[in-house]
Amino acid sequence: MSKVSNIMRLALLQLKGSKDKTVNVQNAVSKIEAAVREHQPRLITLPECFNAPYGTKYFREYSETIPDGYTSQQLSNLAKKHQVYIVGGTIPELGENDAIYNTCTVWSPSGDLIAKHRKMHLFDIDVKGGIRFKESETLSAGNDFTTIDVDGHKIGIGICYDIRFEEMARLYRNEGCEMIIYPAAFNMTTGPLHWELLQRSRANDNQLFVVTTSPARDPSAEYVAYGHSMIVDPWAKVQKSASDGEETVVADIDFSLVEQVRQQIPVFSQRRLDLYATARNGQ
Ligand SMILES: O=C(O)CCC(=O)C(=O)O
Repeated sequence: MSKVSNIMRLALLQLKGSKDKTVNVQNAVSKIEAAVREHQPRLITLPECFNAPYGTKYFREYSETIPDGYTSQQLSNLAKKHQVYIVGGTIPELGENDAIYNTCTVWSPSGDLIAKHRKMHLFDIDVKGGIRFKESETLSAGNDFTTIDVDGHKIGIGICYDIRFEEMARLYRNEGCEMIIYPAAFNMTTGPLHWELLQRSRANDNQLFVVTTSPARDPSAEYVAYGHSMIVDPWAKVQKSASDGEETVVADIDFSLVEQVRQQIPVFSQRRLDLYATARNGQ
């Protein structure tokens, strides 16, 4: 598709979560309605696991099939009603053979499901004195890369822990992406250390926009999300970020920055692939 415009308005909805799925989804619905009314965005993003508490013991209970489940239907209706793209954060998905995935759905302005990304790298870590989490206790990993086209701009989709794997972001850049969107829920151990660093690293390495959307921080929750949903531009500069509470971040993306950076610092054409691809680069 040819580029309709180089400017695209985004609204990132950093939402409060709870143990009540209907309340969570209806909160997303009302925040989407408000963002449309007040800001007319072209694309709206939601947080990771926005309709459920984030925890391995909850994923199965809250899981839904896609696209006929309750949450999917709400997002589809809203996208169509307001003629917007919705990158629907993630929800626990009930997939084939009873497997559960952490899945991002993307809805077009006609209400169609145009992409479904299942988290590829499961969040299994054990930081002594910090946080232990093992998504693989209940989730299966997705095996597919996901890109969408919005008004001629190619956008890659990843989910939270996926951001740590620079190979994935590189692959999206090589496929022509100008932005990567990661619904995400970092925590109070890795968030302060790595949240901004990883986003600026992926943006800098690949000279594209990086967009994250986190749940709001709730200190009384079992899993305390870091917040600070963010847009980083292709110069690796933080264009806009949220604090830690419930908040809507609105920004106009100028995609011409992508070409500007790539021309002025042309690292991709300067890479010495002839040298890297040697036995010394083996794992
Ligand atoms: O990578 C991290 O530190 C956090 C990842 C995470 O919270 C997730 O994948 O849900």
